[in-house]
Amino acid sequence: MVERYALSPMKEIWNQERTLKRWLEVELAVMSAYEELGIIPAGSSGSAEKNALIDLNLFKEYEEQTDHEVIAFVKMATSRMGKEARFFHYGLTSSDVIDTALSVTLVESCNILLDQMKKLLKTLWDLSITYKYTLTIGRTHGIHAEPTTFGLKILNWYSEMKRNYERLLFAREQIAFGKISGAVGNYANVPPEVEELALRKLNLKPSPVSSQIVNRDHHAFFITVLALVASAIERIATEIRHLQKTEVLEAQEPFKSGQKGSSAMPHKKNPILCERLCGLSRIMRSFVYTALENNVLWHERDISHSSAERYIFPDATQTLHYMLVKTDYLLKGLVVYEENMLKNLDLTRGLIYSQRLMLELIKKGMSRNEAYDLVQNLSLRCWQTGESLKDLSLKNITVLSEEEIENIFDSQYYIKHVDEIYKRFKGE
Ligand SMILES: O=C(O)C[C@H](Nc1ncnc2c1ncn2[C@@H]1O[C@H](COP(=O)(O)O)[C@@H](O)[C@H]1O)C(=O)O
Repeated sequence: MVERYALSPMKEIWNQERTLKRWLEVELAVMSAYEELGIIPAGSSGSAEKNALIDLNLFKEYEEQTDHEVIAFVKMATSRMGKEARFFHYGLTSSDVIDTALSVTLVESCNILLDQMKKLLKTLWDLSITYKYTLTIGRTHGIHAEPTTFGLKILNWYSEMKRNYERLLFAREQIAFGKISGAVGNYANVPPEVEELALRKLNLKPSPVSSQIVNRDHHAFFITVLALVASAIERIATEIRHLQKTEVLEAQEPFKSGQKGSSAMPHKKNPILCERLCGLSRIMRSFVYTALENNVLWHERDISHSSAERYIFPDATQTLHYMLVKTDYLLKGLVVYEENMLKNLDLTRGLIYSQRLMLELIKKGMSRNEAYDLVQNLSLRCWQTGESLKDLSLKNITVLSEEEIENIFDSQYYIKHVDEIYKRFKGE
């Protein structure tokens, strides 16, 4: 993981010592299950726990010798144990330990992400309330379309993030599977009862049918949901980048005191945080590709996924955690230029009311084609001459009264259902 984007508490859960401790927890849960079932002598797991050793240097030394990390771990952990060491890793294959511990870690990482998402949801909700009725231009294809409110734009982000929160809850369920089923997943040397008991202690469910590993579709789904959250953040960041363009200047990311925009041009305030979030989202997407490839392994397993997973799990969870924290900062400090929003609303001199004008003409009895052509012709003249659509309508349209035409060019008309839309959502 690039240290620059690694934040607490996510970064701590991925360090090597923590991983070895998790492996030990799994081994001890298995021993204690064997003990409860009367398969190994009473007291074995307690004594193993007391005498187990975690020593990174020793682990590295053994790994160097054996070139097998789980054998190195077992040698290290049991190096000070007495005879109960016989039952440590008894009937297990390496991935019983690795995969089960990995699921515990991924559940833990998911909890951190969920906490952070909750904070972000609150920030989004609050912001959407602040700007609930703030008029702004709605753009489609980057072109001025019709008036809307800035709050609605944010409520749309909130709604997507809320769906993502629910998806993440489901992803946590989907990743909370372990396996203690032996070398090819058929429980030949470790009975299913041991798995059930051990996994219960670790708050995991048994993988219904495992091979040597927990199937990688679980992990691919998890990573895909993480990338989906990242893409929602990227959408927010992209919008703000557009709104921060000099010609638009409707919103700006926070620019803290002492911050510098450009080494060459002292006047600049660049949307660097939004741009960083977009870049990180690209990286998040790349993890999905790897996670899907990891789903396709040979027979009961090969180990081609292992090296790739050393990157994607710590990096995906830490990167998304960083993105969530920074998006919260971005939105809490967002600078909004409401006066520029109003100014930009008038940029096209009333063209944004063209649909309403057309509909009012239809109501007066014109065919849709007739009304469309009339309004389009007036709009083209508006572009060419710089005259406003309202003035051109007053001069050229006879089927509507002056008052009716005045009413058409009213931005409030466009926000009359805003309250209703908000009512569908409840703030968190
Ligand atoms: O219980 C077993 O170990 C069974 C064995 N399968 C393995 N299961 C889990 N780990 C294994 C396995 N094989 C190797 N290794 C060790 O995994 C490490 C892989 O390193 P890397 O590719 O860098 O991620 C690296 O340390 C490898 O030595 C099998 O033969 O099916």
